Amino acid sequence: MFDGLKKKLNSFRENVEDTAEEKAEAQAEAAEAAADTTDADTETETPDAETHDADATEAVGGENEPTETTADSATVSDADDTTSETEAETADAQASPAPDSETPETGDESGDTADDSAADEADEAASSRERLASDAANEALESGQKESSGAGRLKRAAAFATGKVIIEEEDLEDPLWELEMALLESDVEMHVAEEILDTIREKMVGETRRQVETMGQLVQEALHDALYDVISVGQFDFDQRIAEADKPVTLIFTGVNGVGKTTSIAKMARYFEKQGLSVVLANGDTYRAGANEQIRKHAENLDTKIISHEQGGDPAAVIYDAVEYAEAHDIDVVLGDTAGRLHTSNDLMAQLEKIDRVVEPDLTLFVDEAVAGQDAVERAKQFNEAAEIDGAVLTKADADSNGGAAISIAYVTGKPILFLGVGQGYDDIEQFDPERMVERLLGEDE
Ligand SMILES: Nc1nc2c(ncn2[C@@H]2O[C@H](COP(=O)(O)OP(=O)(O)OP(=O)(O)O)[C@@H](O)[C@H]2O)c(=O)[nH]1
Repeated sequence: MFDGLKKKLNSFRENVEDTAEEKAEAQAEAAEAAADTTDADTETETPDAETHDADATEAVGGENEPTETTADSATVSDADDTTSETEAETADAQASPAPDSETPETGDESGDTADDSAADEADEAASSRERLASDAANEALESGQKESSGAGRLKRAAAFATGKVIIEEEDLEDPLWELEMALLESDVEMHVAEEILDTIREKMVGETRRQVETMGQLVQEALHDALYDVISVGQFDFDQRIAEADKPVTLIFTGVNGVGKTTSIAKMARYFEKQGLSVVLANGDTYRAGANEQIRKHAENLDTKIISHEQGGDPAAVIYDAVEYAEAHDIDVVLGDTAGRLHTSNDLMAQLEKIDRVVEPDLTLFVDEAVAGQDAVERAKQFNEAAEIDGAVLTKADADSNGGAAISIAYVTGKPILFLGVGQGYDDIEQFDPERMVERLLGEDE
């Protein structure tokens, strides 16, 4: 179910991760370049080794007070890191014992000692660069320095070294374009697609995320929230609404021909009877020859009472009679079918308005097939405008690889999808759960 769109959403996530990866690598190179430049500067500024060691010795508790480090005389470059790096290195030297002047000879007299101290020095330099990045990064990230200045370059380079990646609008441009195409190809209505993209931008641009919290997780969160926001429009607790309504509760089902209205009514009869609620069916489809026969067959299979009139009769009168029967026999729920109608057919639309006026149903449910995609969305909008619907039942979701209608209908009509038809059997119906739908689309339910 919805596998087509699921694949496309997954590739969006991969695109953004790849973009972030490339960006992180670029930041790493920038960080290395910044550090190398600093090393080169430090070498030209620093006095010869003895003085350096002497300074270092003093600094770690030798006879004299620590002297001013040479770093103070270094040229301050646009990336403040030069000074702060040398300071960091000097400070670092102060913080750790200078090689062989402090550390007593231990064990092996071989040349290894000299190699070891060279390796230690290299490690020290590398770790002080990282410390530099983390101090400067945090300072730059906290101060929110602009990207354009030299310090901005520091911010990006340093941000990488602290494991942070900053998302900018241009990083998302291509992946979001791909996502927009994917959504439209999956029959997501255009305005709904735009809303999803806007939400993702809002949630991602400017975000800094530690790399350990992978980019994929960031995208997952943004996609999850964007999809949930549009899918969950108007949701209410259906079972609670039925439980709290005065009995008999009257539900009318409307929609075009062949989408699965009659089958859905039969499934709902089974759904309510499983909850211990008694049901009577009303065949308001007095328009189509064979409609009586079809719904009567379902009533027999379900052992449920049905009220019907001759073909060509007044649908409002049939449903009204069913309500009267339910009141007289203390029945909980009336399920009224109506003629499959094209949303462009005015007289059939007028009939719906009459049923509304005469019967005053508790809920009018629009039925359409998920596989109809944009057509289902457009029809839902038109039916809602003709005779207000309270919710939708999307049938044949088991056959729908896109999910575009399931994502769009609620946002376009402002009314929730309440049930999904997931097969031809009477039990093949499930309450529509926006959270579960999003998990299905993002593959989180596997
Ligand atoms: N796979 C699948 N088939 C379904 C589902 N719901 C209905 N169908 C099938 O769709 C076809 C049409 O269903 P109906 O209930 O007759 O449709 P209808 O809207 O009542 O059609 P009219 O009575 O002509 O208005 C039937 O073959 C159903 O078995 C579903 O959720 N999944």
